[in-house]
Amino acid sequence: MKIIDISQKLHHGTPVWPGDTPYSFQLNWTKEQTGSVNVGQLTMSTHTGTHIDAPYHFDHNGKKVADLPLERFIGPALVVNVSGKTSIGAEDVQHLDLTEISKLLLKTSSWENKSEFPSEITFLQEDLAPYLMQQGVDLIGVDVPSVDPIDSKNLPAHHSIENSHIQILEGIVLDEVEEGIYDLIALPLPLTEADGCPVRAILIDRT
Ligand SMILES: Nc1ccccc1C(=O)C[C@H](N)C(=O)O
Ligand SMILES: [Zn+2]
Ligand SMILES: [Zn+2]
Repeated sequence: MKIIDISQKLHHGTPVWPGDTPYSFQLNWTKEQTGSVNVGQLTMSTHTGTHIDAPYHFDHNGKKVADLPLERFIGPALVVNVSGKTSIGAEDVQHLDLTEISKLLLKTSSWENKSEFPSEITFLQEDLAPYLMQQGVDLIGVDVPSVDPIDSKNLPAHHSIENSHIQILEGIVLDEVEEGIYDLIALPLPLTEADGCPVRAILIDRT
């Protein structure tokens, strides 16, 4: 079985949303201190690196991470190259055969330098999610930190995706991934209060 890791590595310096809590790992106890083990402590924004958004992120009444059905995070995925576009709407994916596909992963290639937070990204249009819902898609993945423009406040794409009962997966790494069908696994931790959660996102190559 060939596994392709499409997760960003987490390290001090992993870029986060401007002003948001940076990623940090530190040893809380050392083996010398405990006499037996090293024990670490993690601090980070829930939107660090490759992560999922729970509807609570942008909707006070929305579901939190632990409430999301796990079926959303596992299943047949199509990786499609949509690079070179300012935004992606229904017309950009109309030619795709989505039978047997439940996850659509968009390779926008609009975040080039992954060591810095991007100032401009390819974003999703409001008509994309309703169309994909009709086609049976239940997760949209993007290789950028947001499905809306970075400076958006009303987040039309986030809301249209939630209204279409589709899961948002952000910050996947598709640079080395060929277009085609894979099986995606991108499970969040069962965080009961959280608005988002980093995930280990992998593609299983069927060939
Ligand atoms: N972490 C933030 C801090 C401040 C303002 C926005 C964000 C976001 O995360 C928004 C983005 N749409 C996201 O879901 O990743
Ligand atoms: Zn997010
Ligand atoms: Zn988001």
